[in-house]
Amino acid sequence: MEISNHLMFAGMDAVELAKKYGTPLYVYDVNKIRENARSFIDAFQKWGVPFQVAYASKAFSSIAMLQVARQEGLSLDVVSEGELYTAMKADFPAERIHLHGNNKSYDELNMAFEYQIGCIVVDNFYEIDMISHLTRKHGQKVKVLLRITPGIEAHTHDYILTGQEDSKFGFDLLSGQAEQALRQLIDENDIDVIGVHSHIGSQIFETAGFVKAVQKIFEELEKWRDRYHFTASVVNLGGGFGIKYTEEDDPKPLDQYVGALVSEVKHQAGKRNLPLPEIWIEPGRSIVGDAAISLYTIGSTKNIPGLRKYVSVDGGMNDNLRPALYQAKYHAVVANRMNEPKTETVSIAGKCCESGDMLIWDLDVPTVQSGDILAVFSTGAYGYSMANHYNRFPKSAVVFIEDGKDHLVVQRETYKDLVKNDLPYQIPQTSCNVHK
Ligand SMILES: Cc1ncc(COP(=O)(O)O)c(C=O)c1O
Ligand SMILES: N[C@@H](CCCC[NH3+])C(=O)O
Repeated sequence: MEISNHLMFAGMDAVELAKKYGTPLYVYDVNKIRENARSFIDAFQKWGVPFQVAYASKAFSSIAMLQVARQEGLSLDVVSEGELYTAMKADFPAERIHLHGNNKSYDELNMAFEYQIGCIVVDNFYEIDMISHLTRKHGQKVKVLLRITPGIEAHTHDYILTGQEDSKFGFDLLSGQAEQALRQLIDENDIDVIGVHSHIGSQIFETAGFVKAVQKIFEELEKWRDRYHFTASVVNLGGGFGIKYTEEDDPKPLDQYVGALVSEVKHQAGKRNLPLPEIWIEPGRSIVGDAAISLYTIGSTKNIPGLRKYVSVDGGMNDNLRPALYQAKYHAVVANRMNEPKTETVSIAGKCCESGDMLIWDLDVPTVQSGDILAVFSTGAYGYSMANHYNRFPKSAVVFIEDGKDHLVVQRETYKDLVKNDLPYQIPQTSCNVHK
């Protein structure tokens, strides 16, 4: 029997998928998305505590993705009108949507009122005034969570840290701004502060930072009960659970993050004689990150003897910004040479006009040729969602695979799409004849 030299992904031949849909291409294993979602939900159910798992749609938002999230019983975290609009297009139940953002506009908040979404995560004083105005305008009560920055520095890249005192997100505990915001909110008749929110950062492996955040939150909740008779019926602990990109990464199984959070919440609530709140989390990366690969076609190579061999692919920082932005590391294989010995170490370059557009440094591969297919693993989170049009490359297509069938769920952009908002310039008469 011939042994295939091709990468199989979600039971399908990756090289055939590249041929069928073209490259660059994101391919998602829908069963893996479901499995990740269920790991969180099952873990909470085992603990028997009230909970919500809200998928952070910033990690990857598309109508198809949100249909799967809905079907798996997830709630949804959105951070913009665009993400909210996508959710509504996917018929996501409004009451299970939570709106985030450190600079929500009046229009965004208004849209949240119009759709009557589940809750708004309040981030700053400017927003409180707008929400207050909107409750009167719509004659509508609104549920909010108070986003606090607990003063925790988790171990991750500086750009994806969010729980430290010096952060653009949320109300700081240390300076007393969080307490001031709470006082302001509970004075409003139509604003129902259902609880608090904290998100300490992203791609975090250790549970210690989350546990510390829970402790800080409950210290504060105890004070707020004594001072204002405030009870949090929800404590949202954000997302940020790390995943494996390369051999260097050692994330915990998802249920262990849940276990660490739930046991600390129970401990803190018991110790301080506070009622056990509903525990909400907002994972993005850990639901979709390891559920996708990106397929590229290899084009040019440049060998600098004794120094480095650059192998260029037909995508790059336009479809995966993470290496350029955070020096994020990825692993990849040559999808049509799976059984060939690795003979050389090369660096994978993107095709954007930037020296920093490198997808992977020093990857061991078989001898490659133009036309080979490179498969980069774990690109399901913050790949498509952070894709951009730099150098006017159209955005890639997205394919879902489930039960041995492939489904195109986001079409590849065309050149027409790229210029569809461009308008011709009516050159003023005064400028005519200048460069004839
Ligand atoms: C408020 C908030 N919630 C949830 C997430 C999702 O994080 P992750 O994708 O790391 O789970 C983020 C992103 O870091 C965030 O800022
Ligand atoms: N976009 C980031 C993390 C998300 C930050 C959201 N607060 C990444 O790719 O790792």
